[in-house]
Amino acid sequence: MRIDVVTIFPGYLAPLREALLGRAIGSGLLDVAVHDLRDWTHDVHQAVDDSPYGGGPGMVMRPQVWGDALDAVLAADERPARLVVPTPAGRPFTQADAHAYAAEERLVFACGRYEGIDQRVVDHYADALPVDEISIGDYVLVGGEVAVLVVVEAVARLLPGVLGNPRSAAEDSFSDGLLEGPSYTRPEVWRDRPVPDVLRSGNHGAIARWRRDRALERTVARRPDLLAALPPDALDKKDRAL
Ligand SMILES: Oc1ccccc1-c1ccno1
Repeated sequence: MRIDVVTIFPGYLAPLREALLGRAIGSGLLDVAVHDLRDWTHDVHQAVDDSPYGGGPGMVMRPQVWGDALDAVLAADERPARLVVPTPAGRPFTQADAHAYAAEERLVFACGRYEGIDQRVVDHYADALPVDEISIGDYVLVGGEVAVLVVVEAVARLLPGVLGNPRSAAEDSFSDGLLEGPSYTRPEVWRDRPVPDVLRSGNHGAIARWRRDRALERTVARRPDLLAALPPDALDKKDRAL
């Protein structure tokens, strides 16, 4: 997979080259290119934004600069790409999206700042390739770079060979529609708090049931919306008895 990121702060994307993602890049599982949007400005001030039509606070990122940048970046590789634009007004990014993006040959991320990117940029490219405006949560950031770090990590960890143990991704939170339950490791007792006995019993059936029950309890308590979204046959009789 190739990932391109266009931003006015390339340094914000440096963490992509650390740890797990850095190893994925080093081993050729992932190819990441970060581009400075200002490379496509032509004025002495390297202006990337301007005042909003209709008035209002803040500045809007100029379509000409983004058009020149995205034309150049998209033309740099013949693989079909999906353009992803993080924005607080976007559709919520989910684990299902991460799996879908992990199947793409190429992702191009446009990092907006200020009041966002002139809408005509998204409208223009949507005529030529898939374009997603996505949000990573109901809060407002200063720019899209942090959202790109989140999305790239969620996607890259699903690529074959990136995670040491492929079972980790298969047993993620959300993989069965529920939140993951609690986890424990040594010591057996820590500050007078013991590990639940069942986890040390060696009874794999009881352990699986206990873990499922804890995942259901946590999902009911923290994310009832996930339960409501489950398909009718997702919960068995024991689940419903909880
Ligand atoms: O708040 C933002 C500002 C710019 C680009 C993206 C965001 C955002 C907020 C939540 N998800 O994305």
